[in-house]
Amino acid sequence: MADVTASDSALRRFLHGLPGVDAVGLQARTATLGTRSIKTTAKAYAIDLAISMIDLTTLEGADTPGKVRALCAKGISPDPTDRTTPQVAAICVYGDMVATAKEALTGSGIHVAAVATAFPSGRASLPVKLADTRDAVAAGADEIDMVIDRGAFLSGRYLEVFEEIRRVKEACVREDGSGTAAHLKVIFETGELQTYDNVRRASWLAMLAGADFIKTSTGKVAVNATPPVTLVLLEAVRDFRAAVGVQVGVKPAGGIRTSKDAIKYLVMVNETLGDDWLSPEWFRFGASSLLNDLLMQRQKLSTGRYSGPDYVTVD
Ligand SMILES: O=C[C@H](O)COP(=O)(O)O
Repeated sequence: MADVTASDSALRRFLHGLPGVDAVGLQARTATLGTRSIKTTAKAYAIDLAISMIDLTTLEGADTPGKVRALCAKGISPDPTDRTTPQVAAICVYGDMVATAKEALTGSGIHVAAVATAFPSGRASLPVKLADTRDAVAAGADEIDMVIDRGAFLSGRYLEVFEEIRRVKEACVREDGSGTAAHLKVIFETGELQTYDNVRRASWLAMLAGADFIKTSTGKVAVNATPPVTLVLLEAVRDFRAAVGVQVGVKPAGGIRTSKDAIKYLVMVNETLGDDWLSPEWFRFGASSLLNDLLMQRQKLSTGRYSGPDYVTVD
């Protein structure tokens, strides 16, 4: 593929030359996928897979080290009465909580993800955003969830957004001489991008700039992850791999609360991308309370009855 990022105009031409999203077809496809019936064994498998794909999240101004430690304990052992329950993929926190989470997760293999770049608004200067990123990486973050500047994107300043992502990706490299880097997830805040075409453009823009994952939402606006928007992301990573040979992960986030919804998303991944993306390495759910419902459904499958929500709710 030619270098479409060489200039503002080349990038604009490329992004506006992407095929338009057929909104009606997109919504019809997600509605059909949502009606697939999942049998009991497949459901048990899907529930465990969904648990293993969760970025268990707390992003509140009132977060405390105690709350983050409790969340980490829950991520390591989601159901202490059933040791066969998988652990989650990552704990997602604000940057100042990274060290606390890192310590609480020692030896577990669970990653620490930190939101950065003036989350959730994305409104700060580039030096502040880079410092925010470096700070979280230095504290031990394995993954950085950056949010794009929607104002710049919606004004058509694509190269500026591209450069910002590229610079944040550079800031993900650890300065300890190891040469390793935190994985970069790029959040679009799709609820503010107005059209599916914009979501497709943002996806390609972020992938061209080096995103390891593309992510729908912060969880902080009125409209967060939806199946149609997530399908746009899934199609984008499929097409990007076909064109460029690089595989990028997908993370729907915000408002995903039920097992039923999580399973619909997994069906969508399976039918759009197949096995290659069906692992925590390539697909995540950003969610604060989904885990509780997955645990309740898991217990229902193994015991035939529901435990009360109090049994699983510690967050
Ligand atoms: O990235 C994750 C979201 O902030 C979590 O949103 P939620 O609280 O709606 O699950």
